[in-house]
Amino acid sequence: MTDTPDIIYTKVDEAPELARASLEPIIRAFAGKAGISVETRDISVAGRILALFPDYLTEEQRVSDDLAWLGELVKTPSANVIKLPNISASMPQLTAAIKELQAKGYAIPDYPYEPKTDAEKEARARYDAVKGSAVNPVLREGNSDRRAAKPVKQYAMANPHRMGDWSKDSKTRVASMDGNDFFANEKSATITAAQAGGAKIVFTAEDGSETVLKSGLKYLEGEVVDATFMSAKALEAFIRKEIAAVEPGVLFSVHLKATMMKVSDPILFGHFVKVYLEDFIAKHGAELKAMGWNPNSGLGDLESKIKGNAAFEADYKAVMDAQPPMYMVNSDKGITNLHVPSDVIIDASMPALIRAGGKGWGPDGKEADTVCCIPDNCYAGVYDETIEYFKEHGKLDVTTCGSVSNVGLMAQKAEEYGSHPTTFEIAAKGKVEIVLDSGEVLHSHAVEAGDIWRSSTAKKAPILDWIALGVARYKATGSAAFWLDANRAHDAELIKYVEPALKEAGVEIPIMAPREATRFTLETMVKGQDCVTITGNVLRDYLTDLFPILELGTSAKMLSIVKLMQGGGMFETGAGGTAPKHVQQVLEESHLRWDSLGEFCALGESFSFLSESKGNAAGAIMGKAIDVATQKVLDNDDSPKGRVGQNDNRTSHYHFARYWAEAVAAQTEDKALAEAFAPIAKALAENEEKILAEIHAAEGSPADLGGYYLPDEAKVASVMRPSATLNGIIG
Ligand SMILES: NC(=O)C1=CN([C@@H]2O[C@H](COP(=O)(O)OP(=O)(O)OC[C@H]3O[C@@H](n4cnc5c(N)ncnc54)[C@H](OP(=O)(O)O)[C@@H]3O)[C@@H](O)[C@H]2O)C=CC1
Ligand SMILES: O=C(O)CCC(=O)C(=O)O
Ligand SMILES: [Mg+2]
Repeated sequence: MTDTPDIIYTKVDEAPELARASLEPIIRAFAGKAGISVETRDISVAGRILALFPDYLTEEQRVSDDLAWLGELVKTPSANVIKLPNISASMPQLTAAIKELQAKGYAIPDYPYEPKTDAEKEARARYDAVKGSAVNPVLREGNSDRRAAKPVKQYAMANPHRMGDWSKDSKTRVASMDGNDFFANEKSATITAAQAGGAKIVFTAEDGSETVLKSGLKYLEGEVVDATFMSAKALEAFIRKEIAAVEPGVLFSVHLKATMMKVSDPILFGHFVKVYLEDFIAKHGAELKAMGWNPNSGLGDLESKIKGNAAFEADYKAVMDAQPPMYMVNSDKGITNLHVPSDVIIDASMPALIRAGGKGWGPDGKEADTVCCIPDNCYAGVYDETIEYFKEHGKLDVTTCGSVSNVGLMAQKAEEYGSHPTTFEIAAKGKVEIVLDSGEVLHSHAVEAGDIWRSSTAKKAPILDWIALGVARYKATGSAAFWLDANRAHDAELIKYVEPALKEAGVEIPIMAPREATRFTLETMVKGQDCVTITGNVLRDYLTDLFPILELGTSAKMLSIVKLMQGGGMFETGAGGTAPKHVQQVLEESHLRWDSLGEFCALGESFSFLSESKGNAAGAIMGKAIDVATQKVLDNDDSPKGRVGQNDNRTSHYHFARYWAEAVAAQTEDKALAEAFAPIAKALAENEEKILAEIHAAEGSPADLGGYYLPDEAKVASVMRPSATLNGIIG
């Protein structure tokens, strides 16, 4: 990795990509003046697809495999990456991207749903490497430290967002299985020196015939290896029971993470679709299958397949009407909770519902109490306890509550979020075993057809790094807990690492099961005290949306630092996603309400890190100036708002650029740098009215981006950089 640029900025999709088109030219120009190089690497869905199919493309169409390059970079000390949220593509998103690329003249194959030939199998494997959460696990070679920067928290306390009221007799609740789920069936072991080495996963049918589900596994000494499964029969019985138990006026909903848990959760989602539509499928199952419909793809796909078939449509409507009303993703557009698996994103949906006072949106466009099915018990208790807490105490007072930050075990594909290659839908009754090269059976489970079996692991070095990071953040914050359940197999293995490490560090941090830790954290924060949640990978994801969405109104403003294990740094923006709704608004009226505060925070950290890691003095000055600018954007309320004519993403970038330039011009450590920025600061200030007028003039009518997954660069630039005056000053 010679000649690595000082800072890498990632090109992504949807709203953060539009924001990049406006912000990155400013960053590049300013950094250039300080002798700091900034380059872009493409991790968009389209970019990732094209990188994997060079043999289908012309010479001019070929692109480099930037994700692979970045995957190597993050394993080196010279990594300094600003990572914006990227799409974890569901099937509907992946197929839409393929279609768009084909229409634009890229001769890539269709997605082979049922690959038969070797070429189809090969193409399928390539596409599956793009599907779901395919970027984050590759780049996250470090553990996660997510918190709100001080000014961000202070702003939220002074400008409280809207919170729904909680009523003591709210019928909103979490429903989970009685057992036979991933939680109950989990087995876990820490690999000894004698056990370290190769392993395979073997399915043995009742007749004794063996199928190797996965070979070539390698376990290191100290690695925690889990195996578990969820019974399909028990899952369907649970869903049936919960649908029947929904009281009148209450909505039915399911909350999973089909993007991140890309193998298991679309299957779980499919079971919900199957049971909800049981009568319809019983009547038309064979024809639906012939139409190529699979419950895992959801009601959206079903509706498009039966469109125009009056008999089917009538039966479908009758069945839908007979079931309890569903919680909606978009009630205006008739998009239900069971339409598209990628819309079922628990870390976004549950906090939004809790922030609203336990209310979801129903098909009638009105808010209502909601039964929230979270089938597995590993983490459901967190949401259940939060809901119970607010029922008892009423809504959170965001003007006084403390700040909840997170240290998450994430490095090297830790835990469930690294389990895609070792998750299987079981074909028949039998047993699944992890067999070590020595012949020793590490874990064994009796399973039935349809059960979802999976194995997750966490390596020793990341575990120790995570504990150390947790201790450091605890010392800086004053209150913390390890969210580990001594009664869960995996957590019990981790506790064996945590207890001695805490003793050695001489600190006492409580270890609590997730439900208990939820209450502890809520009680600490309502007292106005800050608190660190030290968690595994899944709770890292869930809690860094839950608490920020309650405290700050959104997780977009989080500072998200990944201290890479090999010494580099990755600075993620926010804790949420790519806000597809924001793109819709741009297409309709050229107003982008995406808030780049996450990018500003990450940028400041990245420049400061440059000074620490490479002794780059200009980096330190630029980083400090960014912090000043970020504070000013908040103080002056320059952040984007929702409507045309108000501040938007582009006007916020103008203000940020101006404050940044002013802060560099005002500092006295580096005279030459101050002089270089003085005229820029002056020009930006003098032209404020003109620049803002040019940006606002471009609003109110539809925008043409020339595509969705592969937009036209020039068109995006003209939408996102409409001020000739600003562009001239930035140069
Ligand atoms: N780190 C990563 O790489 C992540 C990627 N994703 C991916 O993102 C996509 C969309 O996920 P989804 O669950 O809809 O979640 P999002 O976080 O994209 O959107 C949920 C809502 O949060 C608000 N929001 C999010 N970011 C911002 C921001 N910067 N400024 C203002 N508001 C913001 C918006 O609310 P409003 O509409 O009210 O303005 C938005 O509609 C998926 O493809 C998913 O895979 C998801 C999570 C993390
Ligand atoms: O990679 C993904 O799919 C989502 C990541 C995510 O939600 C997070 O890290 O908070
Ligand atoms: Mg998340």
